[in-house]
Amino acid sequence: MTMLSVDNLAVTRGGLAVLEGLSFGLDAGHALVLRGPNGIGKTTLLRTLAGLQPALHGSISMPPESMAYAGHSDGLKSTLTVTENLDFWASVYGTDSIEGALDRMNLRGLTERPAMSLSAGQKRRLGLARLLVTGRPVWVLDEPTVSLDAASVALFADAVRAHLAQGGAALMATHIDLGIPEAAILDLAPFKAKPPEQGGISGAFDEAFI
Ligand SMILES: Nc1ncnc2c1ncn2[C@@H]1O[C@H](COP(=O)(O)OP(=O)(O)OP(=O)(O)O)[C@@H](O)[C@H]1O
Repeated sequence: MTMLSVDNLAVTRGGLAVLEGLSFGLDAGHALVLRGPNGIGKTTLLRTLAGLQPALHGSISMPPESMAYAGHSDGLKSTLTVTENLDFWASVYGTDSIEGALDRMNLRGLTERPAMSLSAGQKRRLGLARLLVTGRPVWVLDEPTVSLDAASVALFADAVRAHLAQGGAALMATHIDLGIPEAAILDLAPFKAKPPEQGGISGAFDEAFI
């Protein structure tokens, strides 16, 4: 079953096209890793897919309320404890248990700690645990392993694999090897938008008088 379908998509940042002509699908049980150098437009694409900014053109289709997005900001409530943060998200998404997420992201020893007192990697683990309590099938993740040590990257990879085995899907931008060899790779370099033509503005200006 196709969970996410992108057709001839163009995305923009700061009013300029960044990527264009992008088409791909993501099926249940599959992971896709976005690759490309700094500034190519990975974050812009993921934000567009998450509905945080409009596409320039093209289409994005997925079942309603199927996506859980984790961007660069952790989205944590800093004064709430680890348990309270996850309980909050479980209530927002209408899921019933945070126990599996606490175990899977190795947060058992931290449950009563306010989020603001966690280390960067611990915060990241809590942010990823949030994905698990959303119950949403399509994970859209922007550099999910930033701040994670090798053991936590492995925990994350296990969580993604378990998610895929349950019929979920994951789209992830990353610069590192996640240790998920079954994930397909999408290199964004061929989709880099062409810079505007020299004189394009005056051309458009001329056209206005034709
Ligand atoms: N707020 C902004 N306003 C205008 N342009 C921006 C803004 N943020 C990013 N850009 C530009 O948009 C382009 C795409 O940036 P984006 O963050 O999507 O790239 P990325 O592939 O995620 O990069 P990285 O690997 O460094 O995270 C870059 O050229 C960047 O300079």
